[in-house]
Amino acid sequence: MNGLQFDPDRRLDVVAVGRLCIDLNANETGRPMEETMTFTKYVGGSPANIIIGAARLGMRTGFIGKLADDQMGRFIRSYLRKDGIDDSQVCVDRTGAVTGLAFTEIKSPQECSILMYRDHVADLLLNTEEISEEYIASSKALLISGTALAQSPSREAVFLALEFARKHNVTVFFDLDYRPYTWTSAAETAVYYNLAAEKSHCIIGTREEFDMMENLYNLAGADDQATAARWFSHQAELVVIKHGGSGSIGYTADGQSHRSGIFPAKVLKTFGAGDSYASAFIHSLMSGHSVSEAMRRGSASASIVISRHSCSDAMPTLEELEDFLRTNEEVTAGAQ
Ligand SMILES: Nc1ncnc2c1ncn2[C@@H]1O[C@H](COP(=O)(O)OP(=O)(O)O)[C@@H](O)[C@H]1O
Ligand SMILES: O=C(O)C[C@@H](O)[C@H](O)C(=O)COP(=O)(O)O
Repeated sequence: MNGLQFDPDRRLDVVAVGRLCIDLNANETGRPMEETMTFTKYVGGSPANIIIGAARLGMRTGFIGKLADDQMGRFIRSYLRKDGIDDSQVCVDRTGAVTGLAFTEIKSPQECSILMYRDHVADLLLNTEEISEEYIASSKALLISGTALAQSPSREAVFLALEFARKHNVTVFFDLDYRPYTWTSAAETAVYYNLAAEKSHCIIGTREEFDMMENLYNLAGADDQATAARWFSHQAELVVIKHGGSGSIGYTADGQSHRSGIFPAKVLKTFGAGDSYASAFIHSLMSGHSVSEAMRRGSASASIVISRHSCSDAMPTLEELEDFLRTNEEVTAGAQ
């Protein structure tokens, strides 16, 4: 049992709140950014990638966010529409803010990094007046990601969305998505991450992300079980701790633990692993699979995406995912 409840009478399966950005992924791999001359443009931003993945798997999806009033913003909106994602709550900034950009460097399959341009970005200008209670109440689940907590007014907008979710029994997934460069102080980061985690039913993050949340309280270095246990006295029913190529481990409030290995991949780049994992994981849980099976499907989706060039565009359809699961074997990895 995973303890998560999904009201079957809702119009939408999952709605994400947060950033809609652009990824510019290096075309020439195996070299540093200084020597990279061309990049391919994709929709990016962790919650955008997750919702695109969820839509590809057949979920009824929507997005709450703010786009820049520019060519990039219009490209993002048309991409969401193409994938059948409801964009009625995606508003447009009129103050001259810009679209966030993430340039990626692919030096080797193991050495990937991201150079982000995030000054005066539209996504962080989402405000409380742009959060519709009715819209949140129309969804089974709400997905939040930590980066939207980095600044006001987006921070308050997310907390209002969390409050509406609580009021209307909407299940909250929190993908930690910690990007250090969007934050200014370690204490501020940890405080807001912890406050949002207290209001979430399912928390998904890497070991390093949980360490960041625990540092302030002198708890960092805890084992995974202790990390998960902290959240079960709040709203959480399920905590997933990811360990990259060593797999992941999930804990449920009933005291069970669930381990997932990985599907060996011909890795092109490592980013996108977490987002693809989250989309297939959420889809599987909502489809009635067990936590272990949802983690297995998350790992399979991650394996597909890290072998492709993009994050968003690479997200598998349900047919592709099922086909991959039929023809590939999960291997045990080293997560505790
Ligand atoms: N090298 C790899 N080979 C196969 N699967 C991987 C690899 N790295 C990550 N994954 C899969 O992606 C999941 C998420 O990866 P991780 O790197 O922990 O997340 P994030 O991208 O959020 O940092 C892992 O739990 C695993 O299933
Ligand atoms: O989240 C961003 O703004 C950038 C993403 O689109 C990006 O490509 C990425 O880093 C994916 O994150 P991950 O799935 O956590 O590796």
